[in-house]
Amino acid sequence: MAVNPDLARERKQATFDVEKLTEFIYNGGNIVRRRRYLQNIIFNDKYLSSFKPWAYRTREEEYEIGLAKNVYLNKLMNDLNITNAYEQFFIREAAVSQESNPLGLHVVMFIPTIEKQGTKEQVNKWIPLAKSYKIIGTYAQTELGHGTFLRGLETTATFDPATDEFVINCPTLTSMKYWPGALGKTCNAAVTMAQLHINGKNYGMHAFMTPLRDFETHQPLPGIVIGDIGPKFGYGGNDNGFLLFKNYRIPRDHMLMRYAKVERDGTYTSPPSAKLAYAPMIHVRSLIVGDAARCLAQAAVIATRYSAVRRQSEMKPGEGESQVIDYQTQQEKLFPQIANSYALLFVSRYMLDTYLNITQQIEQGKTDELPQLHAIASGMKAVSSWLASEGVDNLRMACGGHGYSHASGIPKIFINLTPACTYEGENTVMVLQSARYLVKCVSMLQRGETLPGFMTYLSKARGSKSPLDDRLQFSDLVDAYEQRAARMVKSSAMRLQSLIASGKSPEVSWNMTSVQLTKAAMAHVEAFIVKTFVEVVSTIADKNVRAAMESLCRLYAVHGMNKKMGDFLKDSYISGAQADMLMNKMLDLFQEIRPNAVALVDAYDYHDNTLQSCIGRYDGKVYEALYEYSKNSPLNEKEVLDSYYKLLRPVMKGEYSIPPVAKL
Ligand SMILES: Cc1cc2nc3c(=O)[nH]c(=O)nc-3n(C[C@H](O)[C@H](O)[C@H](O)COP(=O)(O)OP(=O)(O)OC[C@H]3O[C@@H](n4cnc5c(N)ncnc54)[C@H](O)[C@@H]3O)c2cc1C
Repeated sequence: MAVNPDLARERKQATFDVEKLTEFIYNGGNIVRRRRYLQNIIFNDKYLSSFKPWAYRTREEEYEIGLAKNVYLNKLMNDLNITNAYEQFFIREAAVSQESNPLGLHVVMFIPTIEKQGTKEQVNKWIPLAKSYKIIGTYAQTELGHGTFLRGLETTATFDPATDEFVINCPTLTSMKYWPGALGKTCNAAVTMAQLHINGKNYGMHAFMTPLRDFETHQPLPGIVIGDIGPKFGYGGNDNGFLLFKNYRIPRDHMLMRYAKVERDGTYTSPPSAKLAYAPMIHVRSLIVGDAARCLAQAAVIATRYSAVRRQSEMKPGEGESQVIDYQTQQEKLFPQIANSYALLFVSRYMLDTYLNITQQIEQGKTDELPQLHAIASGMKAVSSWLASEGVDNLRMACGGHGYSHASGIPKIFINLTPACTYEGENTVMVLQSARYLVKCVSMLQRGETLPGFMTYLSKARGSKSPLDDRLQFSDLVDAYEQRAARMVKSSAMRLQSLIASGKSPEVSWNMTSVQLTKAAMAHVEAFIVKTFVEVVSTIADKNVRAAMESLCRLYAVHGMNKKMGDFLKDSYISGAQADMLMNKMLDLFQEIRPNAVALVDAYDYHDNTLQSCIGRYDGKVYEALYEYSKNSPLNEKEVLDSYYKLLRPVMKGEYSIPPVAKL
């Protein structure tokens, strides 16, 4: 393949073997080869490549094509007997990159919720139907009036002992379910969250399996009002929906009763531990972190390759135009984002592994580890989606004008990624959830109790000055982050405690500390990321790959410190002189990383068909691709459009009159 000479030179100057890093990213050469094999099947598939490009689809087409592709993929994976979750992910990554999937929530939320919260009988009854797509479900929790505040949700499920049924009802406009994915037109069922009422007593939120549409005709069932909520910022392929229950009846055995139970006579048994609800959340949140990493990585590939190809202005007059990647300010836009993408990737992998390890313990009723992990998962979900959203948009702007075009592929990544700041727990609320646990840990410390796992950093004895010097030792970087987090966590807990001591209620005191608490919780998460990044990099066997990743890991830590230097300076643990050193070292790291920039993003091994970017192509033929993209704009199908005759020409001729509305 003929490659743009700048990109070819970039690849030659890398100090490590890209393939070895790719193998590390994907957990081994066998998986890399299998991923390529599977993705090639997709790239060569005639049906999947027959659709018009995403940017030219109407909302209705986006939905229908999303459905067509995903129905096809399900059959293909079935035919090829691809059951492994990673392999299924590789297929989707290739086939529907950054396109929303109307059948996604069915797999990610509906099936797992029934599997985890249903009794054996319920699982045996519904899961085979769900897996064969006879039942297609969603997860209906959020309402028009409430999302975050679960106790504020108004949909009720009232037990009727006379008929042994629950009556599901939305008593107000605001209690209408609103936002659930695939609810609008795709689903015929939902796991619905509703307030359980028995004999006039409210037992709180519980999950109910609610059929919504006739399994044959797909018509809404009596008592169900349902539809699509309309166009959104993105997610056109997903029919997020609204749903009203009007005295809708389901049999008692449709409540998911693995933990909480309602007997025939209305006797209620509460679940053994509220902590059990954490496990599925941890799983979904670690997937969100992985998704944030993937989106940021894809945008970084595009912007870095483009910055190596793009030449603009002369750094030294007469020496020809420079690659924009050589401007230090451009490096500041690109390299920290490459570092962030790797940091998030490694943390998501760690979280998923930890979740899988503790799943067995949970099954045996051991839930000690859950609060700590839940706190980190909530905070990580927020920090990762914020970091990646901000990063992707910065990378878009780093591509100048072309970044704004859908031809770059970056806007599509952004609109697909950024809802992750809101769904599955609004980010600020998530960070505050994490803070609640941290405050508890401070109280434990005050009572002289031992803190679990990673939390021990809160009680670690340190000198008054950081030993960090220009060698940027990893242990010193981790220590600086931990000290900053410990100080911020403790000082926000102190403020909270002193407000309570002054006579304010805990709730008011909490609100009066919440800005500080969010910053403390984010500092906690950032310390966790640095620590995990360092640990993962130390496991890389190949010394050249490890050296390149060590530079990136240092940049992650140093850039983060420079960005929030005030936090680190506040207690003088880091001195002014160390702060100056860190700025200089960050600029040195840019130079160290510069020869490897393209190789570091190439290692992600994203195929051009996945990136769908004219400017992030592997061969660097950016301008040819942009011209081709523009020629194919539907507006160019005719040389002179009808609108010219209807609107422009009359103006030009001084004959303009307002055209009839219906004809516009
Ligand atoms: C693309 C997309 C897909 C979705 N899919 C689903 C789905 O499949 N199923 C489903 O049930 N829902 C779904 N949702 C809804 C989503 O889960 C909620 O929007 C989300 O939980 C946030 O809740 P909210 O909209 O009520 O925001 P609000 O809670 O109303 O947030 C508004 C503001 O108030 C602040 N705020 C709220 N409470 C507090 C507090 N206690 N302390 C401090 N600040 C606070 C928030 O930080 C935010 O700034 C989806 C949403 C989107 C955008």
